[in-house]
Amino acid sequence: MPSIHFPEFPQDVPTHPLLVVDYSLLLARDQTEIDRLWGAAQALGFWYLKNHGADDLAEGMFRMAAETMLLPMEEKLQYEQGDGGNSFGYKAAGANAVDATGQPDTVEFINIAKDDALAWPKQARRAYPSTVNANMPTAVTPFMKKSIEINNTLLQIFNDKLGLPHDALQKRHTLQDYSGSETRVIKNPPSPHAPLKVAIGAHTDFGTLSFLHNRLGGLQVLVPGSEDWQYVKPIPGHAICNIGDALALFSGGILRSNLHRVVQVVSPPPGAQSSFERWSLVYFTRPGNDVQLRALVEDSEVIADAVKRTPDKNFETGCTSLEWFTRRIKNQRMKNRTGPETWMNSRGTEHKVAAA
Ligand SMILES: O=C(O)CCC(=O)C(=O)O
Ligand SMILES: [Fe+2]
Repeated sequence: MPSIHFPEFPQDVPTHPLLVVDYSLLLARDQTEIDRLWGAAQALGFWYLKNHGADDLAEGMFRMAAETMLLPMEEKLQYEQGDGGNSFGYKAAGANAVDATGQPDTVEFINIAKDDALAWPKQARRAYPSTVNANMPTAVTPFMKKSIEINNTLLQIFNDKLGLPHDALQKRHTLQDYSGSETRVIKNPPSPHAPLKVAIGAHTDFGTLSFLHNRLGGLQVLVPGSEDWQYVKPIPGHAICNIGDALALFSGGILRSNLHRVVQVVSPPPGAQSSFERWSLVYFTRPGNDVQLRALVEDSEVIADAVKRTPDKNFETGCTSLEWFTRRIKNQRMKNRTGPETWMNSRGTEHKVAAA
């Protein structure tokens, strides 16, 4: 990552505190820590994770991404994700909408498929820029393997808490099955003088679990019951984890896939952080392509009860993970935009019109 010394997150900007979960205690199956995680996953669906051991690997990913973003645009565009709803590859700034009016996003990112990182040096899903290839065995694959290990630990805990049979969630997220699982590094340019600018529009994550590393502020969550966006402050050594639509659906709404977005940190006078490039890194665990997205009511009484208690919510999407994922990505793309309906077609489980 080019910038090392960032200014502090401004003192005068209110933030939403997330619960800090200690990964080493989860590994030891500490019941109190498991219960704290369970509480956070239901209330907001976001929490900090410390002692995860992935920080050095994350640095390697930021270095890889800095090299990638410096490639000539012509080269990056050869690896563009395209307009068909595929996520893997490069996305240029402005290629996605951030709201129903069709404002363009400001971030560029590179998405690398879990299937390619694990198949390396064979190609499973698609080709990548030279900088990704050069860093695959030393940085990308090790980061992904570590992230998968961490997310699998969380999944096992959720599996048991949801009263599911032993491998119900695991078998929907195998290493072998092709899926939308991927890692993403995001670069957002500085814009110190602009009014609040939305870098990534309000969304819920498409998949199961997201493991996020950011250094500068900008991430905001829409806290349930509130109409105001609140910043989540980056804390060194703390990843931010959150639940996506697939797990909200599998769990019959017990686990929450919460709306979030990324903006420039603005605090008058211009927040010092807004003069810096913002880099962030995510590993997204998503179900296998053919997995049906629906509440696992036959497998768990806890889930069946939860679904019964919320008859106003629909947990039967009637589609596979791949279909869900493709629809959401495709309809974010500016090139596919016909009007506000395109944005609405890109929405997930928690979307309300007022939150757009
Ligand atoms: O950059 C961030 O802090 C969050 C990114 C994000 O929400 C996403 O890529 O889905
Ligand atoms: Fe997200």
